[in-house]
Amino acid sequence: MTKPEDITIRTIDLRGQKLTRAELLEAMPRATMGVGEATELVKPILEDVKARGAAALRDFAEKFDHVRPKNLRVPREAMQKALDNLDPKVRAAIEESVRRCRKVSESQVPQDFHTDLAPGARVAERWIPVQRVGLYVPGGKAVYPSSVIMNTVPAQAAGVESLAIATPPSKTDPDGLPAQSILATCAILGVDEVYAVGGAQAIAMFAFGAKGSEPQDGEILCEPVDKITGPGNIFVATAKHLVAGSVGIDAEAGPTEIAILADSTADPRFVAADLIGQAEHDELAGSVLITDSQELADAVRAELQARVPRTEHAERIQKSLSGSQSGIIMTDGLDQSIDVANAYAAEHLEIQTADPDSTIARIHNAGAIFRGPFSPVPLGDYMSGSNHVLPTGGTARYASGLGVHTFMKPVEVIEYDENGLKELAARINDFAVQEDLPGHGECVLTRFVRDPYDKATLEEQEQEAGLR
Ligand SMILES: NC(=O)c1ccc[n+]([C@@H]2O[C@H](COP(=O)([O-])OP(=O)(O)OC[C@H]3O[C@@H](n4cnc5c(N)ncnc54)[C@H](O)[C@@H]3O)[C@@H](O)[C@H]2O)c1
Ligand SMILES: N[C@H](CO)Cc1c[nH]c[nH+]1
Ligand SMILES: [Zn+2]
Repeated sequence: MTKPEDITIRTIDLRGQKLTRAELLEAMPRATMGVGEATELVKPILEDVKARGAAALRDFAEKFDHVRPKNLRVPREAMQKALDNLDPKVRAAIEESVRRCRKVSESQVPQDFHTDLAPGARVAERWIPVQRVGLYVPGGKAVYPSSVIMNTVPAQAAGVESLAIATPPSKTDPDGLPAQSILATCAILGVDEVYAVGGAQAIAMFAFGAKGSEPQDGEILCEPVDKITGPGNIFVATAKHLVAGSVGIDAEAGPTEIAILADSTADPRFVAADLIGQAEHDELAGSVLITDSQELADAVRAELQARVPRTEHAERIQKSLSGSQSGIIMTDGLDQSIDVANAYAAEHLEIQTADPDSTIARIHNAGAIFRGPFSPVPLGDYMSGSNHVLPTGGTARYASGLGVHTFMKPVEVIEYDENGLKELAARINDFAVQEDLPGHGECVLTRFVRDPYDKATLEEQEQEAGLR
């Protein structure tokens, strides 16, 4: 039983300190187990799946998920059955979430466009969907049908041709099928390539493909994908980090974080509940309050002590609040609070200040920003219409959350005609010669002069052809 006195969260007191950028980044609360630390654990899993395919996937399921799935590829009938048995209240919640996410996703689809630079000289931009994607849906400590929605709906809006989902097998299912609510959500969204494979091994399967090992797998269980997206624990995030380069990834969407930038006007009950809410995900989840108000900090601490023991996952929450990745950061004022929020680069940043808009205008780094007391993170987790797959571990300094853009690539199409090229031919050649790549210039000149290799007469030829 967790008791109020067990609930500890450290204070990081930055008041009166003038920190350099490096010192400020160093002072941020981070987990002791990050991608760097997990790498040595994850590498052998990736190598084994690459070498042994489905046989390794079954062995890892047995080791980490405590079940040996009969069918690694979930039969279509299992998904329909899960949907038939779904509680109507849960189905209504899923459908509302899908509706809002789809509306936002459809409005995010970028338009093709072109720029005319001169007659016969056009550069167009085409947005092309990624062809085949692997979507990871977590399912260890909790089950995440919401992550099926957050991954799949933007991929569908982008026009992805082939999409597969991987999610851990459930140890309570005798055949090792994934959680029923996840399968039902796949059925609602019309996804029929679903694998009962979790963790780093799922990421390896998507990156390298996997050959079958049992007759029901077929010769090839899973073809490799072009890009892997989706959230997961530290093993999943590390595996994505390690395969990036062989395949695309979205962001390192690892253990959840919340930072709340609050001043004395914030309600400590809301702040405490929101810190607890995200701490519930994982012992490695981070909950951070950034404030210049000692009164608020004290009141939030008291609220945490009163609330945590009363919630179901008290023990997990107590661990994540007391971990090195959580804390109450005390600042001298709003300016320093904003500097801290930008240095921490939270996955979720709630703004609970007197004037949230002027605060938000100064935020550079966050996966998603939740404005004011009535936009709490779980609204975004489930059905605000925004996406809950977001960068963690400070990667929001350069990475962004999942969206339609994750599943599309802008490709420039160069459309010059003879006149458009002629106007630039001599200049291109001058540039190429300067770079000691005369063959480049000769490609262009050959279209307009008799003998681009005869350098003695080249200038004359260029003049004759009207290039100079
Ligand atoms: N950043 C985001 O956008 C976002 C969104 C939702 C959830 N999350 C995070 O996703 C995570 C979900 O974690 P989860 O554990 O519930 O589910 P998960 O599916 O991510 O992980 C479960 C898998 O981890 C593997 N695993 C467990 N212990 C292992 C070990 N010791 N070594 C190697 N592999 C091991 C197993 O294969 C298991 O199938 C949480 O950390 C949550 O905070 C993040
Ligand atoms: N807060 C998580 C990371 O963004 C997403 C989630 C799903 N279900 C509940 N929460
Ligand atoms: Zn959440």
